[in-house]
Order: sequence, then structure tokens, then C-alpha cells
Amino acid sequence: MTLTDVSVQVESGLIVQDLTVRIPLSRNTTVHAATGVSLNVASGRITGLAGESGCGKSVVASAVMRMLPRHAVVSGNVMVRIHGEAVDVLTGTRAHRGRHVALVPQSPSTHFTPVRTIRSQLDETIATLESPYGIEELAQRVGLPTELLDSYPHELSGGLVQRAAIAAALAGEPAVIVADEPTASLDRRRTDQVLDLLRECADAGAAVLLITHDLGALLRKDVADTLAIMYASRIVEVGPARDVLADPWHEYTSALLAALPERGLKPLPRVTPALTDLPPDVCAYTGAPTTLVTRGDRTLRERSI
Ligand SMILES: Nc1ncnc2c1ncn2[C@@H]1O[C@H](COP(=O)(O)OP(=O)(O)OP(=O)(O)O)[C@@H](O)[C@H]1O
Ligand code: NI
Repeated sequence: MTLTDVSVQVESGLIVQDLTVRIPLSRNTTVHAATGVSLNVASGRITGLAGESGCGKSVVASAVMRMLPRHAVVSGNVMVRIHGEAVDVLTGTRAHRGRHVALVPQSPSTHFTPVRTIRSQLDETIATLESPYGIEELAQRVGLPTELLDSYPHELSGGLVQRAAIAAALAGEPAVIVADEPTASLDRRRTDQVLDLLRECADAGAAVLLITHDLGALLRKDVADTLAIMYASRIVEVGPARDVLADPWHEYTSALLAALPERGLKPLPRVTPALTDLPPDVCAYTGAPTTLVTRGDRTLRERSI
């Protein structure tokens, strides 16, 4: 089975098949923002998507959220399956946002407007999404003390605002939650709390795509079931998170792990190339022509010659 056959594995959840996104900047310059990205996230599971800044992680999130720039050229499939029924994200209506798929953003304080209380903004989300939940119920679910609901975003810590953002994401009972660097501005304790909360969301049935460049947190918390590693717009390997972290198959994954502070901060041997200047059909990391090869439950982009 290859990665492109993933649809048969996911009864409920998110399926990304061969997603390619090109963003024209000028007549001669195009950003190769995502190339042949295939990923699946089953209901009840967390799939981590990790890689350095600028490799295309948020572009994948934007495709799933239907938030790509209008002039982006997109091919491939993004589907949300709910009990076997598929919603085509790329061609369907925008109504799916918040209901089928919800975003937990990187900077929740920019997600909420500063001039209104958390309560009024959550109330609005609940009304817009016709949420089955009341505000107190949602606040309790994410561990946001209800007496803080009348605060303005700037009056709360980053961790608490992130909980409010997760409450907003849960309001529409989404089948899929895309968390794009949800712990980027948080200290270790609050990072761990948010990761625990995402685990609870998955345990309650959501398919969670967790975008991060913090492999250290994934190692520490063991929160992802599956882990995909992305480099210069392409997935270079994917497999059970524990296996990928303990025994990386791609040299880029090994380099990322060696660069962690707890592993000696070894500088990455190559800088990330500009995505405007990518060679076709070769791995930007190794320079070799590559194919995706699947062995058991792991897939690797490996040299084809
Ligand atoms: N709207 C856009 N217009 C033009 N280029 C874009 C746009 N959005 C993203 N890009 C480019 O696409 C590439 C991938 O960006 P993306 O934001 O997905 O990276 P990322 O992996 O999420 O990085 P980070 O970890 O810093 O968030 C980058 O080269 C970026 O400059
Ligand atoms: Ni990003």
C-alpha cells in the first residue's frame, strides 16, 4: 500500500492526497509551497507535522482550512470523512470551516479581537456554528475558569487565551482539528497542558493535525500517534511517531533530532532552500531523485537510484 491509498484506511478523519500548492509571486517566480503532500489523520488520533520554519506546514493547514490565497494553484485532494461520507474540502463550500474542520491558531491573541471580552467572542462563535454546547460547558471542557470569561484577551496569559481558542475550535464539534503551532508562544508547563488538551480532543473522537517545529515537546509528551516530517515543501518520512523519533529513517529527521538542545544542539548541515527555486522531482535535502517507499507502517522518501 502506498501513501496515496490512504483513503481506504480512514473511515473518519482527514485525508490529504498528493496535495500540491504553487503560489505565483510574479511572472517568473512561483513559491513551491507544498509538493505531493499525502497525510491521513484518523478520528481519535493525532498526526504531527514537523519541519523547519518555511517548509510549508502552514500552507498544508491553510489548504485544509480553505484559507489559501485566491491565486494559489492547487492540485490533489483534501477530504474530511465522517463515518465514511466524504466532504471534498478543496471544491466544497466554505461552510465546512468550524464545523467539519476547526483551526487552533498559532497566536490566539491575534485570533481574538482585543476590544471584546472572551465571552462575547465565544458566544458569537457558538451562535454562528449553531453549537450544541453552552459557553460554560465549553470553558469547563478546556479548563478555562468561567469567572475569566468576562476578561479581555490581553488580561489573560497566553496559555489561557489558547484554551479559549481551543474552546472556540470545539464549539462546532469538528471532525478535524488543525492546530498550527498551538504552543509556539507558551512555556513548557503551558505547552504540556495544551498538548494534553489536544490529546483529550482526539480521545473524544476528533482527528487532530498537530503542526509543530518542536520535536522536543513531541518526544517529551509522546502525544502524537503518527509523525510526518516535512522539508522544503515535501514530506520526507512518515510513520508511527515513536518509531520515527526513536529510529529516524531519513537523514533530515536525524539532523532535526540532533539539533535539539537536549541532544547537543548540533547545527543542521544544510540551510533550508528558498521555495521559489526548487528542482523538480529531486529531494531538496539529498539532491537525489527520490520516490516515496512504504515498508510496513512507515514511508520514506528515498533515493531512487
Ligand atoms: N500567501 C503567501 N504568498 C506567498 N508565499 C507564501 C504565502 N504563504 C506562504 N508562503 C510561502 O510558502 C512557504 C511555506 O510557508 P509556510 O508558512 O507554510 O511555512 P511553515 O512551515 O508553516 O513555517 P513556520 O514554521 O515559520 O510557520 C514559504 O516560503 C512562504 O514564504
Ligand atoms: Ni507555519
